[in-house]
Amino acid sequence: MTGTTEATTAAPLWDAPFAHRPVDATVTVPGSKSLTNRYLVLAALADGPSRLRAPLHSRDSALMIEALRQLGATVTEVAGDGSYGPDLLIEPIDPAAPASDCAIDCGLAGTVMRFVPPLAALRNGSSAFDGDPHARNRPMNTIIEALSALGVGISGPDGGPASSLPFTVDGTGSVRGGHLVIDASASSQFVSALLLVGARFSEGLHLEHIGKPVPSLDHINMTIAVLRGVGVAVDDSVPNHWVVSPGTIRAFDERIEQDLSNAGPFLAAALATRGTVRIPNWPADTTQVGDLWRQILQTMGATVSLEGGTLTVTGGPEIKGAEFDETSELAPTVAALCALAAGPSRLTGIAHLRGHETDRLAALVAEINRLGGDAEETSDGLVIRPAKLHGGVVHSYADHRMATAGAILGLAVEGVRVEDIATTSKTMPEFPQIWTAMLEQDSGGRETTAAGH
Ligand SMILES: O=C(O)C1=C[C@@H](OP(=O)(O)O)[C@@H](O)[C@H](O)C1
Ligand SMILES: C=C(OP(=O)(O)O)C(=O)O
Repeated sequence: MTGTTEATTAAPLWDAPFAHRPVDATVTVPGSKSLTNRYLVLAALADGPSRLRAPLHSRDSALMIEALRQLGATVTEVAGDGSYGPDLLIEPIDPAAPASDCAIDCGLAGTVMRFVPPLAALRNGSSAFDGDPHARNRPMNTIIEALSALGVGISGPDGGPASSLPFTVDGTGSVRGGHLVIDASASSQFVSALLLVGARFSEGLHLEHIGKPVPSLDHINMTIAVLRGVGVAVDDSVPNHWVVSPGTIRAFDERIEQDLSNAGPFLAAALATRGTVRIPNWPADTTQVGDLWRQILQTMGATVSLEGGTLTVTGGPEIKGAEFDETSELAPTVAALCALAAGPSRLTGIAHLRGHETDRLAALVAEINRLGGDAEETSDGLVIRPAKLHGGVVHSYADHRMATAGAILGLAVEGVRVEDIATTSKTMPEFPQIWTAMLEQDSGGRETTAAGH
């Protein structure tokens, strides 16, 4: 991947609020992207209508909804009790519908570009996939090769072989399935994508991974838990093998947990300002990787408690440098805190972040160092040493987590301006409002939601 750290400032600059006093706030965030988009895919394949309560409403979920509509599902918004928008009713794709062709915009959503092509293979007709300019750089070869190996027609724009977006899937209405060997070392989403549809393959799926370790294993465990919850039998007893039995995907009525990864920047604000942030409705039992915040933030010097369903994080006198392996999608937020830490930090096991919304390792190094920081890329992560930071522009590279990392730095460093804060709409369109409202809360303040109150 080249050119990913080329910073352009065509987009507007957002003055990141500087915290003049410790934050003391209660915040709730919108629904989980990973859970919303998994349940949307499963609803499109289920044996009847399903309901998602308090789902995420963001660019990535909107792209998923539109993709499913293109493939023949019906998705309707109905009033719910979530703070961040309506519930969703989903009528599944009719497998007997006549063949038709469609075009699917993946935007920059990994869940759409990886999860939807196998679904398109199960329907009758051609589905043309493309996305944002950078989406064409994200690793897609494993899904393309997997579908080819399963006998599904898949081709590039000139009709020849494809290795990345754009490509066209020619579905015939059924996939036989069986034993399939892939290399999922570039993204766990390759595994999740195939497991999500495996029950609908006539012989089910025995997926085997070979190669370097699969990253973001928490996300695969989430996929398996979600599948089991809708009646799909998954055997994951042998490492790097997943066996999905053929069968029905049961229609469901599910409430989506808030996005614990997206809770990260708000919790980080407690450390960056030596204040306190409370998040109510923190799930007691969750498959979200964001539950790791409890350990990560404690290791970095915060006091963390989970009582009565409310997570409370209070920053210590200083942020401690630390070493973390495999922080997955939490890494940009962790890196921002490391840049504010009193000691050195090392993040390992995140080489695959080079294939995320941008090359995140290069982008984090460039932006931390642009503010006077001392960050360095390693073969599989980052080393970040203490340095006195100064104000400046943080470029966001169309990456929601680079933009929120800039906001965290801006709490502690005066004069930080974040390019294109609106890019947070990928998973949290309300980010600037919730962030500002968090900082305006007084001690014991009311909960901050989309409405800012
Ligand atoms: O399945 C999912 O919902 C996700 C899996 C992970 O992808 P990678 O395995 O590519 O890191 C994660 O980083 C991404 O934000 C969401
Ligand atoms: C890697 C991420 O997203 P995606 O689902 O597009 O891969 C992310 O949200 O950090």
